[in-house]
Amino acid sequence: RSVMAAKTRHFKWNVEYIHWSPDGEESVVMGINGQFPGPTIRANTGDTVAVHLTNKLHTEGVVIHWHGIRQIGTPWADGTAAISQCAINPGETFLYRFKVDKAGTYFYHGHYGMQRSAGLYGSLIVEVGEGEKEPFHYDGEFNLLLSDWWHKGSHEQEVDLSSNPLRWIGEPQTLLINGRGQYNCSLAAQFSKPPLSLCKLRGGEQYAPEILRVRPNKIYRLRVASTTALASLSLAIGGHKMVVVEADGNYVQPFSVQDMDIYSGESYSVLFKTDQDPTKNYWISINVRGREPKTPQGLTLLNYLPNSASKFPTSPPPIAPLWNDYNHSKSFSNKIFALMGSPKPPPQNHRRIILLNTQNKIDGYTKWAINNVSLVLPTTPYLGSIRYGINAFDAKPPPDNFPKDYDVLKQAPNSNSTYGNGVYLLKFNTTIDIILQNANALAKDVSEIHPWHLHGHDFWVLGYGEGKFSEKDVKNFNLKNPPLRNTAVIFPFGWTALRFVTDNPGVWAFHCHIEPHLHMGMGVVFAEGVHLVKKIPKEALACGLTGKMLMSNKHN
Ligand SMILES: O=C1O[C@H]([C@@H](O)CO)C(O)=C1O
Repeated sequence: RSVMAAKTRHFKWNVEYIHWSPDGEESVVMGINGQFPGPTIRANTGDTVAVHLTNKLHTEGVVIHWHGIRQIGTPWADGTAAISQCAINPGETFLYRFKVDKAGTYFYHGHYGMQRSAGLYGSLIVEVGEGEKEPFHYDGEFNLLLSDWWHKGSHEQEVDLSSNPLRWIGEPQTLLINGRGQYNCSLAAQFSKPPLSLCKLRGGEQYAPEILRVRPNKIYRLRVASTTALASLSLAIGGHKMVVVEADGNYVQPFSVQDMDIYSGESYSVLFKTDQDPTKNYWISINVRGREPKTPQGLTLLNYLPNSASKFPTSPPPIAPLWNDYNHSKSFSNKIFALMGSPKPPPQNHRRIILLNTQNKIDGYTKWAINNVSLVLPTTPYLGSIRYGINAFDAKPPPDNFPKDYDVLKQAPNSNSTYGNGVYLLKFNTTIDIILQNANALAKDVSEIHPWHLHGHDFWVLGYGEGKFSEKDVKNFNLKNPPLRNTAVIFPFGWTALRFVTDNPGVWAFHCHIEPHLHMGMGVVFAEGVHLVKKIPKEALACGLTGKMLMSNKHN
C-alpha cells in the first residue's frame, strides 16, 4: 500500500471589498480573491494548511479564524484580533500555517469587528487521510454553508449596536445557502405566504441557487455549517429523512430526523438516501428558529437526474417547527451522543466556572455581560501580552460565579455591571467544567438562545437543564457518551454544562457566536500554559505593547 505523505496546501488569498449580489440586491461584501463566499479549503487529516493572507482592504485591519481547528501548537494562527494576534494591516500579508488533525466539516470567518457579518467566510473541509476510513458509507457529497444577510452594511450595524439608545439590527433580510438567496421573490412563489413573485432566474446570477444534482437510490453526505450572524436555523429536505453522523468535526451515534436545528458556529454531516419518487425534484429549506422570524425561508433544489432542474417540486417546501417550539429544539440536542470509541471526559473536574449571561445597561448603553463583566478587547493581543509578561489587561480575573441570590427567571437591571478585559487563568492540564447559565434579558419574560463557541478545544457537552443550575444537577451529567463539540447552545432560561481539558497552550476566546452579541460584550477569555508557547511570529505581535517590545529589540 502506498504511503501518502502529509501535504502542505498553500493558498494565496486577497481579502477585499467587492460588489456582489448575494440575494438580488447589489451590496458591498467582503470577498476573497474576488469571490463570495471565499474559496473552499479541502485538505486531508495530517496536512498543513498555509494561507498567505493579504489585506487588500484600504482602511481596516483583518484576521481570519479557522473555526473548529484546535491550533494545537500554533495558538498565534487562531485568527482572533486582540486575542491571538494583531490585526493584519492594509497592504500586509500574514501567514496562517496550521495542521488539520481531525477529519470533519469546518469553516473559516473574519474575527475582527463584524467582518463575519460583512461576508468574510468560507468552508474548510478535512477529509480522512490515507489509511483512515469514515465510519459510514456514501456515494457522493455536497457542502452547504448557511448564513444570513442584511442590506445594511456591517459598519453601520456596528455603529447602531454601539449607540445609546441601542439601535438593534433586527432580523436578516435574506437567508443564504452557499452565499445565495432570493430577496423579494421566491423559488416557491405559488406556495409563499405573504405572496411573492417567482424569481426570474437564468441560472448565471450570483444569487441563483446552487442546485444539488443526485442519482436515484444512492446515499449522499450533506456537510452543513452555519456562519450566521444571528439566526438559528432549521434545515429540512422535503420528503427525505436525514441521518446525523457528524457534529463539529466529531462522529456521533447516527440518528434519524425529518428536520434539524443548526445554530451559528455549528457544523454537521447528515446522510440521506435518494429513495423518493425519481420523477420529481425536492426542496431543501432553511428557516429561522428561536427568534420571531421576519425572514423568508431560504431554498434550493434537490434535483433527481435526469429530471430537468427547472422542474419545480409539486409540493410546498417543508414547514419548519414553530420558532418558539423549544421542546423540539431540545429534543434534537438531546439526541446527540458521541459515537462509540470516542474520547471520554475525565470523571472529575478540577475547577468549575459558572458563567451567568445577562443583558445589561452600562451608562445607558445596552450590553451583554458575563458574571457582570462586558468584554471589551485590549489594544495589545493577550497571547503576546501574557507570553512576554507585559500583561496589558485588567489584572483581576473575572469571577467564577455569580451571587447566590440572583434570580435567573426575573427581569433585573444588573446596574452594577462593568466593562472589562480580565482573563480566566486556567492551570495547564486540568479539567474545567463550565456551566453556562442563561437568564431573563432586559425585557420582561424574555430569554434568548445563545450558541457558545470555544476556541482551541472541543468540549464535552455534559447536559442541558432548565432554570438555575444547582449542585444536584451534577448527578445527571452524561459522563458515558457526551458529544465532543466546539459550539453548544444555551436555551432560554436554561443552563448547559461543558467539560474540557486545558491541554493546548494559548489564549482562547469563548463567546456567544451571535456576532452582534459578541460585539456587545458577550464573551470571555481563557489562558492556559502560555509559558509553553513556542516562538510567536513577529507579525502577530507588531502592535500595542508587544509592538513596542519588538522595536526595543529586547526579545529578538
Ligand atoms: O441583543 C439584542 O438586543 C435586542 C433586544 O433585546 C433589544 O432591542 C435583541 O433581540 C437582542 O438579541
